[in-house]
Amino acid sequence: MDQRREAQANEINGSQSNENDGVSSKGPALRLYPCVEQKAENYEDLEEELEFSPHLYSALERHLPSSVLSSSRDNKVQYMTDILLRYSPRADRSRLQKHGEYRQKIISNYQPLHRVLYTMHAADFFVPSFIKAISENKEESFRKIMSEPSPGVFTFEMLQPRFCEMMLAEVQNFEKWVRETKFRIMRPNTMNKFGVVLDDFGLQNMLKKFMEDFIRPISTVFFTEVGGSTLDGHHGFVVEYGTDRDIDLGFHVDDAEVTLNVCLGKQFTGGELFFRGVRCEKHVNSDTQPDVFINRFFQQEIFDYVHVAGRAILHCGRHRHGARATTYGQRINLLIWCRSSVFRETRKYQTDFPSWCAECKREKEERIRQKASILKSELRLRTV
Ligand SMILES: O=C(O)CCC(=O)C(=O)O
Ligand SMILES: [Fe+2]
Repeated sequence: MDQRREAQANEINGSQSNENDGVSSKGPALRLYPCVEQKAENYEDLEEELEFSPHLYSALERHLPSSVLSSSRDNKVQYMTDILLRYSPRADRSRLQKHGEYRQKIISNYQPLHRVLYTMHAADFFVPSFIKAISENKEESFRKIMSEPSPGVFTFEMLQPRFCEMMLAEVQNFEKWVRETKFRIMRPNTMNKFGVVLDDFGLQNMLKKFMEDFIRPISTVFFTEVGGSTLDGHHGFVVEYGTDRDIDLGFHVDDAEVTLNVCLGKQFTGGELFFRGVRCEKHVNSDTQPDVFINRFFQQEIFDYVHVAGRAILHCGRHRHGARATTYGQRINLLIWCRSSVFRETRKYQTDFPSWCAECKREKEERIRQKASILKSELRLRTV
């Protein structure tokens, strides 16, 4: 079973790794000593929605890292819930049940705008070149429509302008409903204050098909090492950036084996994605390497990408990245975090270093070099 929280992106921030400030590369953590000046809030008004007793939240609050303590109440609740869930498998079951009820409440009250979006209509959603490549289902066909500007980052034309327009309008319509009904929605992940989870308002089945039939064939070819051929779960959402929305997105890895990110529009400047190499849990905060030896060539880990509406970018979830500030207009992107339960389960029992982590590879090569040099000097000594 999936061990990580559905709506969680793992922020990478070397400057916040101080133990008492409670941020670790393993996800949210607590500070060792409570903040005594902090008066604990009362969470009893949220009893219905909370996963755990409101008293537990009040007690835990003083242990929050300072950056979270000064954030919104919603953010604090989300942060503490993430921590508590790590220690309670039973709570996992009740969370799933509560989440099911939450979705049901939305779906039975929200009136969709474009019903056509709720079932897969490939010919209306995707551009013809993409459909052709998928139907041929060969590496060669995928390569024809894709470019790989940096190792493990693929970009290609994917969505029809009409699909993008309809999805934008659907999201707007959902947000209008949320405002009018004052329904409290969950945001896509711990790093976004704006945006919505598409799976929560009825698009789950369409996105499941989207992943199984239009992402998995590609990830089977290009992301086998990270579970790309066994994708069986997803988290689909949109993120919204602009001067009156989220502005940028910190450096992080996704809670996904493979991530699909497609810009839906609208007009904007800025918002470039920056990539800094693939890392395992242990090396998530390690330095970016100037050159890595991949596929017989030295290649750069540093890569910046400019979003274009309709164009997809596909990368491994553990490829470290972030988004620069959107300085004008509005940028809305569709994200599908694709997961493999098989990959996650097998990773738990693997003692070997993961072949896809560039830092593990570098350390291994360093060990080989050192052994070879010891061997050489021993041989030299023997021959003297
Ligand atoms: O803003 C973007 O395009 C990137 C979003 C992202 O990386 C994420 O939501 O995990
Ligand atoms: Fe991300």
